[in-house]
Amino acid sequence: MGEEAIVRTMGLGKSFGSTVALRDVDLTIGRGEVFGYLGPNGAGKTTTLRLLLGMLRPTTGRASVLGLDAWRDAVAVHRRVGYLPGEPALYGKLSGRQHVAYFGHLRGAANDRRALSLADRLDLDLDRPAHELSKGNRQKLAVVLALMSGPELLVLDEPTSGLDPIVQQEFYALLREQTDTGGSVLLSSHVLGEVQRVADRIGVVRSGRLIAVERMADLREKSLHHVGARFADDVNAAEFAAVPGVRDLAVTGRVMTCSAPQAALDGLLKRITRHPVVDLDCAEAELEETFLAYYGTGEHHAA
Ligand SMILES: Nc1ncnc2c1ncn2[C@@H]1O[C@H](COP(=O)(O)OP(=O)(O)OP(=O)(O)O)[C@@H](O)[C@H]1O
Repeated sequence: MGEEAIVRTMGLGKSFGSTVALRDVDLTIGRGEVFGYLGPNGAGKTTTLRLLLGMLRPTTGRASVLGLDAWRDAVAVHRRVGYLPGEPALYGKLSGRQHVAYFGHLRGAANDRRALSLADRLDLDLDRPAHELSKGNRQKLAVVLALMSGPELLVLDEPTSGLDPIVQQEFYALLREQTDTGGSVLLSSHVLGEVQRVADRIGVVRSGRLIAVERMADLREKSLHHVGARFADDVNAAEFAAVPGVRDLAVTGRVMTCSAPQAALDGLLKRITRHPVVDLDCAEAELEETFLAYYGTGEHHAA
C-alpha cells in the first residue's frame, strides 16, 4: 500500500431510521491499491460506497476521499472518482456514444478517445441504444462511463456481474492499468472469487461492521489444505487435534481426515509420520473455501 491515503473513514456510520446499515467503520485505502470490500447481501457495502461518494450523509464519523470531505466536497470528489453502481442508471433511448457525450459533459472532462478505446477492448458496440443492450453489454457501457475520464479512484459495486469470463479478464487488465498509473480501486463483492485475482487487501463487512481487514498474501498463507491419511493401525484423534490450526478433524479407526492451513502442515505431517502410513493425500482448497472457513459464519471474527 502506498503511503498516501486515498480513502480514509473514521468512525463512519449510517442509520436509516431504526436500521443501522453501517457502524463505526475505520478504513484506509492507499494510492495504487486495489481494495476488495466483501460481505453478504445487506451487509452495508453499497451504503459505504454511497457515503464515500457523498450520496449519503454520515450519521456518525466522517469519510475523506482524495483528501476531500466526501459529503461537503462531493462535487469535487465526483470529478476525480469513477463510480460503477450496482444497478447502473442508463437512458434507454440514448446510444452508448450519447451516454459518453452526456456523462463527459457532466464531469466537465470529455474523453471520447479513451471511451472508444475502452469500448473496443470490451467489445461493446457504442451505436446501439441502451434499451437494446443485454445485461452484460449494459454493464460494459457502465464500465466505460466509470473509467473513461481516467479517475484517480475507481469505486465499483459488484462490477463483474453479467460479464462473461473473457470480458472479465479484460476488465481485470484495465484495473491493473489503473493501479500501474497510480490510481486506486475499491471493489465491492459478495464473493472472494470476484476480487481475489486483483485485490491487494480485502475488508470483510458483516451486519454493518468491518470485521476484518487482511492482505491477500496473508490470506493465501492461511490457505487450507485437505489432508487425509490411512494408517496401518488405529490412531487417536487427540494427537492430531493438538496441532494448532487443524480443523474439521475426523478419525475413524485407521483413517484420519482434516483441513489445515499451510502453516500447520509441518506439525501435522510430523504427527502423521509417528505411525506407519499406508496412504497419504494433501490438496490445497480453493481460496474461497479458506475465506469462508475464517469469515463465513458467525458475527464476529478477529482478523
Ligand atoms: N435507503 C435506505 N433506506 C432504508 N434502509 C436502507 C437503505 N439503504 C440500505 N438500507 C439497509 O441498510 C442495510 C445495508 O444495505 P446495503 O445496500 O448497504 O448492503 P449491501 O452490502 O450493499 O448489500 P447488497 O449486496 O444486497 O446491495 C440493509 O439492511 C438495507 O436494507
